[in-house]
Amino acid sequence: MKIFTGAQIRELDKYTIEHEPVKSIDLMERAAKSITHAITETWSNGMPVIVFAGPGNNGGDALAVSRMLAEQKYDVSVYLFNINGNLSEDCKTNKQRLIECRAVRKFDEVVNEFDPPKLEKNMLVIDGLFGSGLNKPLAGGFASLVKYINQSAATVVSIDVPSGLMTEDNTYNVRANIIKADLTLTLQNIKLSFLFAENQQFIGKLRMLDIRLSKEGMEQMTSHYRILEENDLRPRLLHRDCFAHKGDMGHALIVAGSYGMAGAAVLATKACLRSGVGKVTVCTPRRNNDILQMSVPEAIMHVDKEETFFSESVETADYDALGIGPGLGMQEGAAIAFISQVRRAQIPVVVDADGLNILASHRAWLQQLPKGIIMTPHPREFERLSGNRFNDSYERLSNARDMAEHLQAYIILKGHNSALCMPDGNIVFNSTGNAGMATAGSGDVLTGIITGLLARGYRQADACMLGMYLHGLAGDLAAKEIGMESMVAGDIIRYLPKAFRRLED
Ligand SMILES: NC(=O)C1=CN([C@@H]2O[C@H](COP(=O)(O)OP(=O)(O)OC[C@H]3O[C@@H](n4cnc5c(N)ncnc54)[C@H](O)[C@@H]3O)[C@@H](O)[C@H]2O)[C@@H](O)CC1
Ligand SMILES: [K+]
Repeated sequence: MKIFTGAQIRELDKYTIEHEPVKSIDLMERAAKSITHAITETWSNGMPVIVFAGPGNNGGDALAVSRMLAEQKYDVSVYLFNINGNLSEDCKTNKQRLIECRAVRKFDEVVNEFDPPKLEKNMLVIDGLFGSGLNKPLAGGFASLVKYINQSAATVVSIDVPSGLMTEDNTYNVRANIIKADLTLTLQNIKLSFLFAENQQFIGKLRMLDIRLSKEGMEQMTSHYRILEENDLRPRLLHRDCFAHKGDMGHALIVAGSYGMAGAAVLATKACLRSGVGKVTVCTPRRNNDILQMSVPEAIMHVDKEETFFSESVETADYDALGIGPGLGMQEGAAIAFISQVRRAQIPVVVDADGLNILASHRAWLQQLPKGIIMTPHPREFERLSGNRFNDSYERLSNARDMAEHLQAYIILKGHNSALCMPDGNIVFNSTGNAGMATAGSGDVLTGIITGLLARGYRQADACMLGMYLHGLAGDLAAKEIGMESMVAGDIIRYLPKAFRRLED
């Protein structure tokens, strides 16, 4: 599914109006009907409704919803904010329709003075102040109103966007002046800012309402942002022919572990083996040999000459992909072996964990990375890697997109909705995964999966998309059966086969 910016949504709106064709006011009526339906489905008409409508089309939606609710015998009071005497055309029409229907208990057009109504626990507030047309942070009277609503115990439903929240960039927004909704009913498509963890407090529960904007228009419009869906991945799956031999299924090399960190190597290797690859060799310091041999008997060992850290890069001619970094440690010897390994690899490479930390402390090496390299940092690892501190997820994501373009790399920013930044500037968000996966070793598992997929023959972009999707899906399947609270990284590996099956079926 594509994600459109506020400006693109306005264009799509126009395209739909011209091509369907449908009058703009009728499109608003359509949107209002589905918003009303979502509300009446959830709350009965015993609940008093207070509507706050702004001067644009978000306010127009709110006025139309007020009329529809009042006609269904809801007790509705409406406040329309027309401070500048400048309502949008459709907002004006809906104001007139609302007055004519005479069904609302109270209609107050606020031009100057505003005496806010009492908001109580059993009330439903409909926030139709601003939507995708917001062009600066809320201030003055609107900011006070937002704070007043947020402090109340009433249930809040936002139309399209919680008022005050920008659809993309909120880096310099004033967070105290954004509505904290219990439910956001967003029109047609999810907005970029809804994908960021720090904005979840504003959105509450999210529902997307299909208002039938032109499908053709959406297909034609290019977008740099996309959310991964199962249907995007199914056609990309490689199938196994019945004469397959382990030698045809790829050979992955995992370079991981230092003394005390054998577990990271175990997890990455096990996950790699579970990702369809024919063979996995793990290169680890001598002291980890017995642990690896016993915990992952399917893997081939390549034991480093050092007891406690990785010290010597491996010839990669016999391998199809390299995953390097989990539990590698940060000794200077390991750092030098790491960069030598990455530089001499003539195969696709995934770098994670200490591999990223090594790069962060030798930032000049970033320029020596091979094109097409895959890096999988979590937010703090990315901060260290980029040498920046970020105010929010949008700033971090923009920086990761720039770095991916500059280095011609694939960067997976891990987290709630992991984001894959590609060398062409496009970004794909993952749609699977859950909070139970925020546990030690979960990243090592992802590294193993992507390395396995690369060795199996997937191109970088496909391996990244499929890898993050399967990783999240395995976590979701695990959470369904064993819950999130006590989930560990090994559980993600245990559910990988079911995740593969789910995609293949
Ligand atoms: N394509 C769609 O998705 C559809 C969208 N509709 C609605 O239309 C909305 C967008 O409407 P608009 O483009 O009119 O935009 P909004 O209604 O979000 O706001 C625009 C108005 O707010 C003012 N404004 C912007 N920032 C402000 C600020 N910081 N302080 C004070 N005033 C500010 C503008 O000057 C303008 O008057 C959507 O959010 C949605 O609710 C629906 O009506 C139907 C179809
Ligand atoms: K709103």
